[in-house]
Amino acid sequence: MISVEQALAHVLALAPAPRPETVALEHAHGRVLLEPAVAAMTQPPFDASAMDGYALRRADLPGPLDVIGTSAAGHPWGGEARPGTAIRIFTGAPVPTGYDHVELQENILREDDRITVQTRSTGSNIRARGNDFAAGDRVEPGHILGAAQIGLLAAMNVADVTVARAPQVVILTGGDELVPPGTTPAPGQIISSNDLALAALAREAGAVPRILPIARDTPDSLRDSFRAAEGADLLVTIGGASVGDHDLIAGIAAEQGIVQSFYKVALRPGKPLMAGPMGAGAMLGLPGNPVSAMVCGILFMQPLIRAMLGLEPGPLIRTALLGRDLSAEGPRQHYLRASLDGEGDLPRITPFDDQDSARLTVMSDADALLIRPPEDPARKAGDQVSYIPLRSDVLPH
Ligand SMILES: Nc1nc2c(c(=O)[nH]1)N[C@H]1C(S)=C(S)[C@@H](COP(=O)(O)OP(=O)(O)OC[C@H]3O[C@@H](n4cnc5c(N)ncnc54)[C@H](O)[C@@H]3O)O[C@H]1N2
Ligand code: MOO
Repeated sequence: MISVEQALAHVLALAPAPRPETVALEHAHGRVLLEPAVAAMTQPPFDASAMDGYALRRADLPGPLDVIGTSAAGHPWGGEARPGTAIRIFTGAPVPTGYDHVELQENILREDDRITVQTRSTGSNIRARGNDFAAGDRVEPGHILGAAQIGLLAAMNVADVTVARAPQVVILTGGDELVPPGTTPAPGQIISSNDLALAALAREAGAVPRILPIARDTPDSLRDSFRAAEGADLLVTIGGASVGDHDLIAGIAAEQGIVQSFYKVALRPGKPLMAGPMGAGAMLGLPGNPVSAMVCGILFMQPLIRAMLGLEPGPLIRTALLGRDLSAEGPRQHYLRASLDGEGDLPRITPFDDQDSARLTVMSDADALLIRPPEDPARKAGDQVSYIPLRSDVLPH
C-alpha cells in the first residue's frame, strides 16, 4: 500500500498538458484562461466625468461662471475651455481639455446660463484617462474566468479568449445489481448512484462528463465499455475494484494495455484504487461503495481534472478546531464525514458518529472531510486538525 500523497503524485503525473481552444467571450465564463489576454483599448479612453453637474476650472471659483456648452455620454463637446466658463456635463461624458473639476449639480445655483458654486467637493469628480487600464495591459492566464474577469475582458475589447479545452471524462459503472434512476429494480437490485455523483464532481472541477450505460458483470460487457471510452481524456471506472469474484476491472484494464501506477492506497474509505495511462489520457479506477467513490473522486479525480486544465490541483486543505475527543487511528489515512460550525477565527469540526462508506445520507449532510493521518494518536476537543471543505457555492453549467 502507498500513501495518499504518493498516490496523488502518481495520479497527477498522468495529466496531459492543457490543450488550448479559442472561444467567444460570451462562452468563456467558468473556463480557464490559458494565454494572456491583451487590452485592445484604454479605459476610460478620455478624462470622464464621474458625476452629473458642471465642468469648470478650479482657478475660476467661486464664480459666477458662464455655461457655454454641454457634454453628454456619447456626445462630447467640441469646444475649448475658456476662463470664467463652465460646461453642463453628465456622468460618463468626456471632460473637455482645460477644465479640471466637475461640481455636482446639487452644489450649484443656476440662473439662466450663469452658475455659482455653493459647496465645493473635495475630489475633482474626474476619472482620468486610463485610470482603470491601458491598451496593452494583460490579464494573466492560469485561473478561472469569473464574472468580474468577463466584464474586464469585454471592457478591454477582447472578443475571443484562449482557454483550456474541458477534459472529456467518461464515467463507467458496472454491476448486475445496478439499474438507472427512474426504473423499477428487480429483487436484489439497487439504483445506480455513483455514476451520477461522480459525473457531478467531474463537472464541478471543470470537465465535461459522459456517463456510459451500466456495464454487466461480464468481461465482454466491460470490454465494450472500455471501447466506448476510447479517445477520452480520462476514463473513471467505479466499482469492481476489490477482490471479489465479480471484480473484473483490473483484469480488463490490463488486457487493454493499461499499466497500473499503483493499486492499493492507505486510505479510508477507498483502499482499492487504481490509476494508469490510457492512450493520450488516463484511467482512474475507484471503489464501488458510494461514499468511497465520492471521497476518492474528491481526493484524486478532481485534482487530476484541475491539473489537466492547468490549475492548482488541490484538494484545498483548511484548518479547524476539533469539536469532540477522538480515539487513535489505524494505519490508513482517514477522511471522516463531518459538520462545520462556530464563529471564531477557526471553525469547529465535528465528525459524524456513523462513517459507513455506503451511507449517502451522511455524505450529503457533511460540510467537510476531516483528515486524520495514519497512526494519528487520540485527539482532544479543541485540537487543531486539517479538513477538506465540501460545500461549494460554484454552480456548474
Ligand atoms: N474481501 C474483501 N472484500 C472487500 C474489501 C476487501 O478489502 N476485502 N474491501 C471492501 C471495500 S473497503 C470496498 S470500498 C469495496 C470495494 O469494492 P469494489 O470497488 O469492487 O465495488 P463493488 O463490489 O462493485 O461495489 C461495492 C458496493 O458498492 C455498490 N455499488 C457499486 N456501484 C454502484 C453504483 N454505481 N451505484 C450505487 N452503488 C454501487 C455495490 O452494490 C456494492 O454494495 O469492497 C469491499 N469488500
Ligand atoms: O475502502 Mo472501502 O472504500 O473503505 O469502503
